[in-house]
Amino acid sequence: MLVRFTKMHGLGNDFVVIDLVTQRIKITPEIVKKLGDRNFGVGFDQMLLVEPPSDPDVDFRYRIFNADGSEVENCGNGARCFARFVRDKRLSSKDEIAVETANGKAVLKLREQRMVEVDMGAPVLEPAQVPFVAEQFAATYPIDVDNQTLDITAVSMGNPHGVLVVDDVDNAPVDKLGALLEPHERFPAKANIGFLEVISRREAKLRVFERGVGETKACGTGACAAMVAGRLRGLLDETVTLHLLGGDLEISWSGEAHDAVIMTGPATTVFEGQIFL
Ligand SMILES: N[C@@H](CCC[C@H](N)C(=O)O)C(=O)O
Repeated sequence: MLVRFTKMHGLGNDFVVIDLVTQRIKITPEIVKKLGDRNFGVGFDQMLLVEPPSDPDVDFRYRIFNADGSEVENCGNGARCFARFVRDKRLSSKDEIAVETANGKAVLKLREQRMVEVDMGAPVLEPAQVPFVAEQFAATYPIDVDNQTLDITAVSMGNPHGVLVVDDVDNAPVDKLGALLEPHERFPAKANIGFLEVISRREAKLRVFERGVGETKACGTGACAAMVAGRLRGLLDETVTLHLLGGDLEISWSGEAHDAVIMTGPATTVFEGQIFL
């Protein structure tokens, strides 16, 4: 069967987006892995599926798979591309698009100059819900890795994140520590690992080793998790520009546990394709 797809990216975090509203096909983890291969397939960090909603109060169901075939709860850069995709394909004419994810509902707002704002929901800090192995909540937890003890913040933005604060992110051992911490026993569902360098109270740099992918050019949920970690540690103000390898995101969070983290950034279409499945 010939399947239409769109290649998109959010700051270089790249996606294959498939419209399952007008195309009737079943996407399995094996298909995701095959298409995700950068040598033998199309190549992407995540595949995003646009599906009809099961809940009448939302516009679409938004499903996400990592390139290794695992289905995940949330993807921030993908959410912005999802909004752009459904508008460009005329699947919706709304400026505010409500979606359901494996993690709950989210509203995606199309802004001027092709920017998209996403209410990413409130961070989850209770260790058991991240999930992270710890007796009780703390802003940072000591964690043993690579013969050293580091301070990590554990936070869920729908998906699990660990955030380390480093002095020099350009030279941080992202691949080595990321590969050791992603499957660490204290993260029972594995985790995305962020490396945050604070430049000032309103500006920081971030690299993320993503669960199921490896280091990516940008991670939207990782940026929100890093903001939460920076605020919990008293290092950042309420609105911050985060410089990721692929470009900048603006992230806001009041610091109140029940308030949502707001992410604003671009969404870019690269090309349209068709492939036999
Ligand atoms: N790139 C994403 C996150 C995708 C999912 C992540 N790798 C996970 O396994 O949780 C983003 O922009 O948030």
